Amino acid sequence: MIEAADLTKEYRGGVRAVDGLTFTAPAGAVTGFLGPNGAGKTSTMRLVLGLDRPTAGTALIHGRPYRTFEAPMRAVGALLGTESVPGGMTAAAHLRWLARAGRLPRGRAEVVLGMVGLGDEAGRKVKDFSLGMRQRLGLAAALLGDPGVLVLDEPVNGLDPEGVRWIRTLLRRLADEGRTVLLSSHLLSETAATADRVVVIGGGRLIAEAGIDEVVRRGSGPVSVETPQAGLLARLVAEEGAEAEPGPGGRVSVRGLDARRVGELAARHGVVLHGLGQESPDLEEVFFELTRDSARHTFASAGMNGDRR
Ligand SMILES: Nc1ncnc2c1ncn2[C@@H]1O[C@H](COP(=O)(O)OP(=O)(O)OP(=O)(O)O)[C@@H](O)[C@H]1O
Repeated sequence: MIEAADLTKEYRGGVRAVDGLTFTAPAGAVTGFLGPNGAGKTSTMRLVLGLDRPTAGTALIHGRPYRTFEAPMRAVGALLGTESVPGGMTAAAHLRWLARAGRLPRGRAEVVLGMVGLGDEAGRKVKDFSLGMRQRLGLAAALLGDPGVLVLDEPVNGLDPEGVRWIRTLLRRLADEGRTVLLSSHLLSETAATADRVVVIGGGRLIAEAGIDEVVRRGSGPVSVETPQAGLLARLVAEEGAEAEPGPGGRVSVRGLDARRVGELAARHGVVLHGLGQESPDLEEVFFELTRDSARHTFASAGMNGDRR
């Protein structure tokens, strides 16, 4: 389990990247960690991993700060970017080197290469790897110590559709085994397919912490209607104070009334319906709505403080 309590990070120059943030990533679940660019996701993950010290508050893993673990690689696996892998090394040599540094059994390198689908590339130099292969290698490094907690910053970056499906299945399995998975992303649609719950932040602050179903429900999509009397239906919908947007082929998209009320309204006025259904929500729209105000704030303060890092 990961627990952040009143976690705050103010960088030199006064940027408050994380601002009194409290959330939990429980064991046995994939927790999506979401926020627009600059929301403070990476900063939070760095605090959880003991790479930076918080200005205030705490970030605990299994009730302890990361720095107090004697064998941290066995407790926590992290993927924070792939730049640090030396290109001249082979994938296997890199992982063996990491295993030695973490006092892990040498054979783990081959095991994790197999787990991430790089078994056949073990002898290839990392500089010849594609971005997607580097992501897989980074994940292999995170899994090296067979840790109970995984902290992954945008692990889907650079993966092709097959890779995206693969990582979803892998993360699901790891969570089902009882591990804690914290997974950052700036796309709700991408996270919804993998995560059980989400922690949404903006401007360093908590915006929402909820089950993914709850977040998705908040953004129920429009009702799609097919009728030969589109004009009449649109007028009736408008009279109810809702919005109707006519489309091609007698289709009307209705916002502000659910499918049942649209059906009843049509029946009351003898409007013939050829189709009626609730469209699935546009998750990025939900995300945008949730984070809109904080994004404005973040962009304003980023502008005042110049370049990042
Ligand atoms: N080392 C640093 N020094 C000063 N400011 C920093 C530093 N690292 C990050 N920031 C600032 O802190 C804020 C949060 O950045 P952070 O990288 O944590 O956000 P993020 O949610 O991970 O964004 P992205 O999705 O773009 O990676 C930004 O305003 C950024 O410019």
